[in-house]
Amino acid sequence: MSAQIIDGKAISTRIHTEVTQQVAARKAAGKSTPGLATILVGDDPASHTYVNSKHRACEEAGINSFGFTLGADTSQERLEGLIRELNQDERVHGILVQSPLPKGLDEQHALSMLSIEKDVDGFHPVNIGRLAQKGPEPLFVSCTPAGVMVLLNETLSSIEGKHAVVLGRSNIVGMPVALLLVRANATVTICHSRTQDLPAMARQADILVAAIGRAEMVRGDWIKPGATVIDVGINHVEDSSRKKGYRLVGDVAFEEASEVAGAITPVPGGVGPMTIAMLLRNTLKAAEMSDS
Ligand SMILES: Nc1nc2c(c(=O)[nH]1)N[C@@H](CN(C=O)c1ccc(C(=O)N[C@@H](CCC(=O)O)C(=O)O)cc1)CN2
Repeated sequence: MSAQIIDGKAISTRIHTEVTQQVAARKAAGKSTPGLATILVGDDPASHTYVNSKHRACEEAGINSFGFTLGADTSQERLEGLIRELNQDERVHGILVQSPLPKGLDEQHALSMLSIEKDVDGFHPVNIGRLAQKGPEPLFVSCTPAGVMVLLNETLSSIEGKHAVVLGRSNIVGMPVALLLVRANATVTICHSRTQDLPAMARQADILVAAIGRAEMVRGDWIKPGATVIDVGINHVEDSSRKKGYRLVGDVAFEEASEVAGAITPVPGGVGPMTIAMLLRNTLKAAEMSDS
């Protein structure tokens, strides 16, 4: 193995510490305690785990958190009614709707009901739209894409002029990452399920971002020697030798890719931990914006 391992766990821990110090400083200055409201609908076990982790991280950082758990049969009206209430609640600076929502609920419509000043996940159509154009900046950038950019900036001396290939075009990751890379003056290619000869496209990348949701699809021979590889995938693969019965792997075949890449994120411990670190940072920013 020759690649530098990009340690998302260590970088996210540093960000947690920075946020914790800044929250303590604002409380000492008599300012409001940042508050995050989470909305979790349904029974998806992974979503419950992620939301619990968000509350734990808030507690450790001195941020108030308010959890709202709704049944899988919740109506669109009930969900949007709650969002309207939280938009008005002065204790709440940031609101997030855990994704995915159960089938039958219109996630995009629900997200469009969020106050953009409280959209700490950066999923409101206005915040996403602002990423795509010159003019007013987005108030918040979604957490995983923002985390990807932090990892790249920590690893590379410059992104400008590099050829970045993004595998995947989801609203949550692929599209916003591609837009952020364009803003950082990379030359960006977005690939998706209809792209022809994916390996050949990937091999052109100085920066390869894999966000396709297919376990270990990106092989070692897809990677340009020396490239920086950011693996956003979190896939559960059956493994009877583990206590849990599964192990986590990314979208990239890590061992093979490490032989070729210049730098690479592991799974777990790469992009994943950055998501919650960026959420804390966004929640603090939301509180700071409400000061003025
Ligand atoms: N409203 C949102 N929904 C979802 C988001 C989001 O940012 N906002 N992202 C994902 C899930 N997610 C947070 O919500 C998340 C995913 C992964 C991790 C993480 O730390 N992963 C670890 C492994 C954890 C494990 O052992 O299972 C890692 O990769 O090292 C944190 C948060 C979808 N929904």
